[in-house]
Amino acid sequence: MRKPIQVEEAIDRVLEKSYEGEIEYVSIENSFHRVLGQDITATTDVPGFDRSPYDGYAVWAASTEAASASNPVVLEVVGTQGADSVWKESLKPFQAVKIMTGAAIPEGANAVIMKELTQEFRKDGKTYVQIKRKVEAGENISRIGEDMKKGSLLIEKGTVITPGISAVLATFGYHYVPVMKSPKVVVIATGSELLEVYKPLEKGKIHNSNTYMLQAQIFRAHGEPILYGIVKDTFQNVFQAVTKAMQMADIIITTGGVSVGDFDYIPKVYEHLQAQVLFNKIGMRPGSVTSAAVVGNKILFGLSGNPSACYVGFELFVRPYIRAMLGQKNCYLKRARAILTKDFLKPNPFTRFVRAKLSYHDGKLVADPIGRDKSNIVSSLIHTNSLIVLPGGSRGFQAGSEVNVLLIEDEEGASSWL
Ligand SMILES: Nc1nc2c(c(=O)[nH]1)N[C@H]1C(S)=C(S)[C@@H](COP(=O)(O)OP(=O)(O)OC[C@H]3O[C@@H](n4cnc5c(N)ncnc54)[C@H](O)[C@@H]3O)O[C@H]1N2
Ligand code: MOO
Ligand SMILES: [Mg+2]
Repeated sequence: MRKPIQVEEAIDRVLEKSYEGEIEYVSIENSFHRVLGQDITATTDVPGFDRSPYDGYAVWAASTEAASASNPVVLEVVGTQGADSVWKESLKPFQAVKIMTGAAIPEGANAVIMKELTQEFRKDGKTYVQIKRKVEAGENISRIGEDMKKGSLLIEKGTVITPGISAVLATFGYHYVPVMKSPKVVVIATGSELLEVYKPLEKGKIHNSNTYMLQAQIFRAHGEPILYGIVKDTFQNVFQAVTKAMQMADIIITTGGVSVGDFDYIPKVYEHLQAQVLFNKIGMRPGSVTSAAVVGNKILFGLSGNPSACYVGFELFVRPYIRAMLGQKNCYLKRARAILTKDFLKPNPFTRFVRAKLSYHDGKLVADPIGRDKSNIVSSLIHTNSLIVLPGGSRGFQAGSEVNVLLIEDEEGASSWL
């Protein structure tokens, strides 16, 4: 007899067995969407020097004190400050240096006036600029460190690298970026009814779809999928496959063969491996037979063969484990409150996870249950981006009620269950 446990308890048992993986260095070109392996702190001030945000003239502000439209002041332009032409002298009162956006403020200057507010002219072989408005000291200067201060913590370890993070890494000259090694996750599809995707259908057989669904889920979770392929339903085959897979990966997923049928060998395989079974029944739908076990530092997830149950089992239990291996603090799925769009009147003895599409409607988050809510259904996964959580023991839910929803496309996660 299998004793069901609660979903939260099952996730916690899995997380208790998790450990943090190692880091590796990848070139910045290959680091997008990887998970940062270290906190990133500013190694320098950015900008590293006071600089001009505009094309214009660097001046000593007091020189413009008397400037107005009727009484413009005229300053002598004594040099040009660009990226390649550095003006090395010190500016004196009533002088100006022509300056380009991003160039360092020359010594002696304490303000910049935009080019559009000035007029340059030449007289007696010298260049002058006419200014019709007073500039304040400090005006139009991007200060050293105003963007990022040396030593400040910018990005936490475990964060997924976004385009903005790539910019920060390059700003600090990271040619190689410390990232977490992607946990290796092997997928074994069990079932004598399964056909390779490239084979034509035969009566009573089906294409192996779980392998590719899981591969994509592993990618989404920042793991490295290894596809073991299909294994026929004999104890020897399944046992051998699982044993081999344990040499290939940190995490071993099987789909199918986990229930109580004559050809469901996963429970027996765990027994023969003398694995510590963490659970083999959960008070939830779909995926009540979802199992997990550990042998040494390898974890085995026995996901249901039914596609929707397999999908949900991965997101609820495998994903948090991968997150923990990636050094992420928020291992649980992120949740939101949303308005249910349709009646869901089936009474629920167990917690039910309804595949749903979450979206904004008139500024409100709404959760739309998708298609047939059966565990053997594939089509409901097409638009799934979230799971509505309907607690067990309820009489059903009416359209318009507020429900908890777990976000699947999210990268941030949460530090606790619902
Ligand atoms: N007497 C009972 N029968 C069942 C129970 C139960 O408690 N008592 N639980 C049911 C529940 S709930 C589920 S879910 C399934 C779980 O079945 P298994 O995990 O043992 O999976 P299989 O029997 O191998 O296959 C189930 C179903 O899924 C299809 N399948 C399997 N692998 C794939 C794949 N790679 N790609 C696509 N589809 C796959 C398979 O053909 C079956 O149709 O057990 C219930 N029964
Ligand atoms: O609980 Mo089974 O896993 O879907 O129907
Ligand atoms: Mg079965």
